[in-house]
Amino acid sequence: MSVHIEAKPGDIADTILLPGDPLRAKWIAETFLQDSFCFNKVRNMFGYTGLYNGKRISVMGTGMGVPSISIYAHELINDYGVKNLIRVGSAGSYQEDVKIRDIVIAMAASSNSAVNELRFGGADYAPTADFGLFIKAIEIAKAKNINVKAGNVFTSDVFYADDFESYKKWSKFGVLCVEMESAGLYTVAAKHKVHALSLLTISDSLVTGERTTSKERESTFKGMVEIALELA
Ligand SMILES: O=P(O)(O)O[C@H]1O[C@H](CO)[C@@H](O)[C@H]1O
Ligand SMILES: O=c1cc[nH]c(=O)[nH]1
Repeated sequence: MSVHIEAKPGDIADTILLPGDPLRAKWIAETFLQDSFCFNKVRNMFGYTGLYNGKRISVMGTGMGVPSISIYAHELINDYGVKNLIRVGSAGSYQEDVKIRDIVIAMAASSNSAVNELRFGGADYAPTADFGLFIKAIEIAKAKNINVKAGNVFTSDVFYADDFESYKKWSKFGVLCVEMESAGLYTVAAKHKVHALSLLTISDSLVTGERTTSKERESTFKGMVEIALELA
């Protein structure tokens, strides 16, 4: 048991999928895992372990934002020995050619997060994906005939920006989409010498204004989940 997770030692697999939404975690466990059991209900941040093609794998919500995912990643790594942390998140497109339901693999995560600014005393740190997981995810996507895009994403502390147009600064520099956790996850994983990767499905577009419903974000982003499960 850790501060925010009530799992018993050994309950959590070496590889864990991490959606922000705990109900997406429940959907993944119920849809893709066999013989799954729930190891965490603290704060309703549901976590499950089960079998996928005979391999043990876990899935758990992280909540929204860098502070929340940093707490869960820290405890999963240090209290439960997790080695591979794979975010399966939603994101808002910053580019015309990054469409709703496209899958983006975050090679790196630019950020306005105050967490890394505090940690590195205002200096820049470049949170990057684990190279091995990244290469493997690309290979899995190819084998499954799932189209993916890969590049720089933006991890924001803010969902409702005061200046909506501010996203254009990042899109001009090639950033593909915005979400709220990858920079935190990559930094915590690097600190503890474990592996992390963020797979994102585009849920809305800042360019066109299109958006999916919360129910669709909870339980329809199948492609990225299939890639993530194969990574185990
Ligand atoms: O769908 P999840 O994984 O929560 O990811 C995105 O959705 C939330 C905002 O709606 C933020 O957590 C953002 O990163
Ligand atoms: O953080 C996020 C996630 C999805 N869509 C957005 O616009 N922002």
